[in-house]
Amino acid sequence: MTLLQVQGLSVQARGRALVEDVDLTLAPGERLGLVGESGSGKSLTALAVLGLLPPGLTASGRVLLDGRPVIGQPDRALVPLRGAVAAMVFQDPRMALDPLMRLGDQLAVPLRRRAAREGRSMSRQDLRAAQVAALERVAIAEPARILDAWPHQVSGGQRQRVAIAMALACGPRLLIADEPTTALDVSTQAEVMALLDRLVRDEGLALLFISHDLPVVAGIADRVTVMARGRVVEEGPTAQVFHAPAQPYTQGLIAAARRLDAALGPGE
Ligand SMILES: Nc1ncnc2c1ncn2[C@@H]1O[C@H](COP(=O)(O)OP(=O)(O)OP(=O)(O)O)[C@@H](O)[C@H]1O
Repeated sequence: MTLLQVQGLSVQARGRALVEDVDLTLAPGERLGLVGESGSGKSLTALAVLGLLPPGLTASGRVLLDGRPVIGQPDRALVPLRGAVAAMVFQDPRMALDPLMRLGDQLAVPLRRRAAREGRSMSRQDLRAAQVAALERVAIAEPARILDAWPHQVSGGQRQRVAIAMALACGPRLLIADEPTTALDVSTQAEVMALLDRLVRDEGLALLFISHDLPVVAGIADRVTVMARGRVVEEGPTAQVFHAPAQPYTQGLIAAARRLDAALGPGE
């Protein structure tokens, strides 16, 4: 069964089309890369999947998450899908983190919600053990210190790991990652990508990975959908799209990535 089915998705702002007629499908365990230059509609597509479009924007078409409709549904119908079926990691972990709450208290929210959903009671000790396990899962070295810290007291990479831990704590089957490493320095980027790759494999998650960074997408996605000016211009297996792009827009994106790579020269 398809975990995510998007058919004819359009997003409008006061009559202006920002996303037009997008189709996507994701089966359980599949990894899809969504690429395209800035402003091509990638983030709005992802937000529409979870019914999280900003005020003033409206979606039309069909989005089915685990067979259940998203578009046109009231928020209370979507709450059970968010986290439990699909969870999201954003470019800037500060989007997911409350600056005025200790990281441990924030992580407790999805852990408690999942326990309630599964009919498990959680003592203080159970919660502490679950918090530590959630941080160990994202390879955080000193879980006790991080749990007691405020978001501004940890590094950007650690914040993103906590945001990933919170997304996974809900027990989703689909992880949507929107430029999750763009705000990080290059070595932290590589660590977070390796972490995501391992987690998605170990947990058997489906992944919708959004990025304008083609080499990063090539490293993690099985299939790629290319967007330009709100529309899908090309899609296919990653190797095929990156090595033999059919559309001039994709050819241009790849040529630009190659030029950048050549200009940077061989890595250290
Ligand atoms: N709240 C909004 N109101 C009006 N227009 C918006 C809003 N959010 C985004 N847009 C516009 O919609 C288009 C698509 O934006 P979107 O954020 O989906 O692009 P993107 O491909 O994710 O780009 P980036 O990589 O820069 O995030 C852009 O032209 C953007 O300016």
